[in-house]
Amino acid sequence: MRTIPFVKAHARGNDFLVIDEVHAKGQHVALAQKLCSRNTGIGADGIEFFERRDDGTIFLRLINADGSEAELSGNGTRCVAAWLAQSEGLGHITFGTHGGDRVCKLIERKGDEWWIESAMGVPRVMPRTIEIEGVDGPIEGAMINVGNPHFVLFPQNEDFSSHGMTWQQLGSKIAVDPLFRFGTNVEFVRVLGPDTIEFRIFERGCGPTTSSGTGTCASSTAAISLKGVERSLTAIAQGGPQTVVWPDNAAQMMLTGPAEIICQGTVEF
Ligand SMILES: N[C@@H](CCC[C@H](N)C(=O)O)C(=O)O
Repeated sequence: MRTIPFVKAHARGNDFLVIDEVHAKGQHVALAQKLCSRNTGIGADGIEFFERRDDGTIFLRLINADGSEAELSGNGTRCVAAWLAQSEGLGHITFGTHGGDRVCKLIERKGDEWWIESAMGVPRVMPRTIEIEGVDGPIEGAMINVGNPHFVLFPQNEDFSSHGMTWQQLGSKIAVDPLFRFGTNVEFVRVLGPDTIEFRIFERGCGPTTSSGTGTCASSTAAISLKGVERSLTAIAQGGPQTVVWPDNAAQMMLTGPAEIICQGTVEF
């Protein structure tokens, strides 16, 4: 048994444990499966392992709750930025991730919330109609890459159901279909107005969640590219809104939202 320090943070309810890489000792998967469990662990959607590099940057490895590794998380990155703002007074941080560099800038503190703008890279869009085993009929949408993979669809129904299934049921099928070699995150998007979308998220590696940074970017990319939504928009998930600005297709997408530190402590592992 050893004692591992952790921080728990969330961004619109999408919650993460933050642990220094020096404590992982190669046990990233086991740590994520144990500590992220809602009933038998601390509970989280994933763990951000951070490693301080000699050049002053910080490298983040994200392990989802089920132990699978993701290229990056938008909200997870912001949670680490919030922690470093709170604990070390840092206001501008470049993070390396397996999905590319992400730069976070502190905008302001409002009570317990740290408001942060993140440069999320240049999204790539591929409109696609897909067929999924066990789903009746083709599904129109888009494969979006924002450092990690997403499939975005536009359900007609107000409750986000589609193809005779709840969004949770349909998401669970799309996320693991062999069509997506490395699995995919799935977002269900409804356009509420010229600059507002609402969406639901079924995440690779943790299932339904209340918010997602990359999911916000993927949903916004699809809404801008395929539905003519404005390039400066509000994207509302169950956990609350975040704002997105995408000046043009070749530019980085800028994501702004809050993150809050919930607690810190140690855990025996
Ligand atoms: N919620 C995150 C995304 C986390 C990674 C995702 N589960 C994956 O496997 O790609 C976000 O805020 O971006």
